[in-house]
Amino acid sequence: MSTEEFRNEQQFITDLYARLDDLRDQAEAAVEQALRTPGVGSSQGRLERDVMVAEQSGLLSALNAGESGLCFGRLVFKDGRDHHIGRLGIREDDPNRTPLVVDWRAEIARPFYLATGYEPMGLTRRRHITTKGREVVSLHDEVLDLADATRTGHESRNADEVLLAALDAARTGRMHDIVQTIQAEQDAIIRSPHRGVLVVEGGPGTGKTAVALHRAAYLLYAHREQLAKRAVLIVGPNPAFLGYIGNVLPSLGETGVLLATPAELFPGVRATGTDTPRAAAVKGAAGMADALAAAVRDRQQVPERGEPLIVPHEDGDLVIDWDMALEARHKARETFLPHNLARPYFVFRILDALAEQLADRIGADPYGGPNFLGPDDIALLAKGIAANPDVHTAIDTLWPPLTQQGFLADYLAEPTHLDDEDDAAAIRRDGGPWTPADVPLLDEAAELLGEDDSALRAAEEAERQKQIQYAQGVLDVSFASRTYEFEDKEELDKDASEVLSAHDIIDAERFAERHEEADHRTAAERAAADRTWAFGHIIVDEAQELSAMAWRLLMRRSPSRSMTLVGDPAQTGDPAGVGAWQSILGPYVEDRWQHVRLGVNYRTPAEIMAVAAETRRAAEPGFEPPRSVRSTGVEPWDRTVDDPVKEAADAVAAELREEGRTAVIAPAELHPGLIAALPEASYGPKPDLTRPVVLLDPRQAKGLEFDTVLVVDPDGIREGATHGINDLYVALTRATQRMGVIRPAVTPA
Ligand SMILES: Nc1ncnc2c1ncn2[C@@H]1O[C@H](COP(=O)(O)OP(=O)(O)OP(=O)(O)O)[C@@H](O)[C@H]1O
Repeated sequence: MSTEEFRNEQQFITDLYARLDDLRDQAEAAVEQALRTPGVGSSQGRLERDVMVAEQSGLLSALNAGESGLCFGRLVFKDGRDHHIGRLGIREDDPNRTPLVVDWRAEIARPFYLATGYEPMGLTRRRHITTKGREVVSLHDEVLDLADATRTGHESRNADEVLLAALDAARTGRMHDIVQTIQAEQDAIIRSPHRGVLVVEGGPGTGKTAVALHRAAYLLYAHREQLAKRAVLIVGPNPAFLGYIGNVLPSLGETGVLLATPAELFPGVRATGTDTPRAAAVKGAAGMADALAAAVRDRQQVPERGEPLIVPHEDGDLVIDWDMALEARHKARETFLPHNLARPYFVFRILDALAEQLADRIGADPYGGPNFLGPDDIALLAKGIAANPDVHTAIDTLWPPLTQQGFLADYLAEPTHLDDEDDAAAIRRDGGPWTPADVPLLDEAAELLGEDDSALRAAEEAERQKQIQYAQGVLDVSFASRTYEFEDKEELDKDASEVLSAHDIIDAERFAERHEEADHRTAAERAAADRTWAFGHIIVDEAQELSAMAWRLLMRRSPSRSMTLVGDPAQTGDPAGVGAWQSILGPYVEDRWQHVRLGVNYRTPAEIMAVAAETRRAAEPGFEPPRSVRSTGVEPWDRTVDDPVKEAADAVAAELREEGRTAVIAPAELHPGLIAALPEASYGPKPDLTRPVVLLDPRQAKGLEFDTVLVVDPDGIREGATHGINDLYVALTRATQRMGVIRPAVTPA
């Protein structure tokens, strides 16, 4: 081993960290300096200060992210170029700003992931640098130009050595980035130039989640300008999963991302309730959109023929009959506006018709001549009718203003327009918290109803007028003080006409605008609070789990249809999950979407995958799992026992002696017994995955991985749900090292 080579690399890394420290100090000082700037005076000054704080804080967190594994590679090109590759790009403090280390996302870094002996991409050598803190631990060189006889002493016999070491490492309960070992098939997806919908499919452990997250980081790098403004949304199946992947993007220096489950995408609603599988399936089905639309139309009523609404009025009864209401409803519906926005058209039409009715009655010439009332009299009558609260109460019974939550609660209390009576019974609800399956329905209701914000806009306009008046006062004062100040100065007379004051360059309206409170939240924070936010890019993990109604919600958040969807239909668990991609995407993008597949399993060793595949084949004989990249020589075990809880407790006790994390995956019915027997286990809706032992039901295990997995009562898992075989397949593919299957000798009661 060449120690000189090693020493040189260590020196480079030491210098690089010194530069990182400098940059960090500068960014820290800039943040402090900006925070100390009082930002008084104009709101422009405050805004500039806040932008500065945000920019420097973002830079600081990116620099902090570089602390671990800052530089992990080096490319030596035939033409003499020599680049270090790292988590972020860092430049020398010289006039040319010479790159010290190149960001892994830069085009020049690509051969690090793609070059092979057959296709060296101009490289003679590729080096993997493994560091611990700021110390270089090892170097692995791959010679790509066989004609080059130079040897460093660090040549690697196994090109996959670094990858296998990463895959073999004990799990921590948090997902890590894979920038050091992205594989070629993954790189192609991460950097795919496709702007529309990209579907990434692959079996368990093929790196779908990892690829999706790195694609987000890549897009933020390549299209920073657009995406920083519009933010990226990452949708995952449950909070535990989001917690598991939550560190990956920050570790890559990226923070402009909102992570959410579909149930969290209706601001102001926390969906804490649960549905039966049948209810979730009915609520998620596409037909629900038509049912809700029809239910909204049902709220737009007309009186029965011959049974008009009578409103007593000082000038005589007002009559709203079938004809009048039908015509008004037709006019309102003709606008194709949502219910609440079309409502004013209905209201005005009725008010007009009532004014006409009254005028005809009061001003009628008994001898058949023209009406006695002039336009002013009729206007006065109309005003009187419009001010009559009883008239509005009557109109409200025909076309009521509706709130999203009120409408949906009413609908679910008495569901209508469903083909099957049993479906209606399944979703009938009498109060209680909203469920995740209700969230897309609330969103649908919001679209169907629209928000009549005319009152809000009127209030805003009144406030704006007040601000303008106030600003006018401020400007008047400044004009007065200007005269006063300049009177003291001798040169006043000759120069005053050339001095610009606020008064000369700005009118009251613009002055008021400048004093409006600016919104300094990040794009991701604003997006989280805004139902109508259009994201720059959306990534959906476990996309096969989303119902048709959830897709409608997501597509509304992505008018540009710039999306990456990752999933595996063989792992679908949700009863409302949609099967084929074309049926999901067809209604939105027809066939303009791209489909790519990942075929290598990086997580599950071959021995465990064989068991998982065999189990699946019992139901699906031709099933082919992804190929495992490694085998550990450790066979999974399978025991049938009288007391599965005790067996699980004993197996966990044995595992606790090893490094890493263990998951016990069991049907929810067995959890009370297991909780009692496993005092060290974390469990519940959002278990702490960093603890040594975690107890999960199969759905919660989705997307996660552990060193050891114990699957308790596999037959119970398979029989326990609509897609039970998929749930069992998920459970059997979560281990990176060891797996045990525990079967009860007697089926649990
Ligand atoms: N190129 C890589 N280098 C190192 N580790 C990798 C690589 N690709 C994937 N992995 C690791 O393999 C494991 C599985 O990846 P990931 O969770 O992304 O797979 P997945 O396809 O989403 O799986 P599932 O569908 O089962 O949830 C993770 O630990 C991930 O870090």
